[in-house]
Amino acid sequence: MTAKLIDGVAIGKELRSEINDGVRKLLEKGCQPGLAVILVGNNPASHTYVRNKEKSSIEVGMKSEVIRLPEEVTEAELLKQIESLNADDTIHGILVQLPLPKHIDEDLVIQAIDPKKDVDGFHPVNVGKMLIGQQTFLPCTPYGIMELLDRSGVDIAGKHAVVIGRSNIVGKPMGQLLLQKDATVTYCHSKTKDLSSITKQADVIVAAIGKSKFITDEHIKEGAVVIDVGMNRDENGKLCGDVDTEKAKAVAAAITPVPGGVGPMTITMLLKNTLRSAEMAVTEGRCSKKA
Ligand SMILES: Nc1nc(=O)c2c([nH]1)NC[C@@H]1CN(c3ccc(C(=O)N[C@@H](CCC(=O)O)C(=O)O)cc3)C=[N+]21
Repeated sequence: MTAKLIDGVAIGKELRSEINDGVRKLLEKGCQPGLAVILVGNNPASHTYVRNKEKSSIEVGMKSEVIRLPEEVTEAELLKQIESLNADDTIHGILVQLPLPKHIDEDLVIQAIDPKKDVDGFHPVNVGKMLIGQQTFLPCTPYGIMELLDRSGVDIAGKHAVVIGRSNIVGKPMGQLLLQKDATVTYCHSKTKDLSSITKQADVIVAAIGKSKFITDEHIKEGAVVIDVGMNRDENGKLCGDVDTEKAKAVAAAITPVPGGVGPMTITMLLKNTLRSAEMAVTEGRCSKKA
């Protein structure tokens, strides 16, 4: 078998064109969706991601505001920035790029964001809503993966999905979203014993481990769907995932590449959440006329 590649660039593009339609409808009502991104410090990878977010939001017709703060910014100053964005009627989505410098309490910062503008879906109120299946902002990476599966015709109901990784932003919510679509979900993590004996039972594998090319053909059942959330550099400095794609291709039915798989969907779902936030603001009469 040679696996079909699930094209996150193409699916993301299709979705962003739908988002652009939504933005145009709001513009006719006098509201331009606005996304604010706060970037603290000089992490070069973060700068690249933030530039991509800025570019994509402008492409779909949104207002983009990037606030760059120095590494030494105090927690109090950062919280003040968030307060002012919470009160700003031209801003519908607020994202604070993680990780933050060590002297800043990430939990405190996330909790300072108005849940109605938390387009990352990281606020505890939104995490709780997600867990009980209420309408809310879903975290962008797992949300994007659900869209990828759906738009590639992968049916989840009754399937065994194995999620490797248990972070608050990817692994944990990923398992919940799969469960809501009636998958049988197993979580694996760094303390899991005999990983491959579990992953070999999976119809769908989501790898969010953070180790280059960790998952190989040895971990994969013939015909499984493999989703690679990894963003690593290999020994030559080249971007690579958590899955050894070349080896995995020989057994999997479908696989997401890195780059060009999950990453572009993450940004797309951020825009989708921002659009929805602006739509709710219009309904509630909270959107300022566009400048
Ligand atoms: N509050 C917050 N929200 C985030 O969503 C968030 C964050 N902090 N911190 C960092 C991670 C990482 N992240 C990525 C998004 C897109 C790509 C992406 O588009 N990747 C391209 C490749 C990009 C390249 O070439 O470097 C791809 O996979 O094709 C990657 C990584 C969002 N994050």
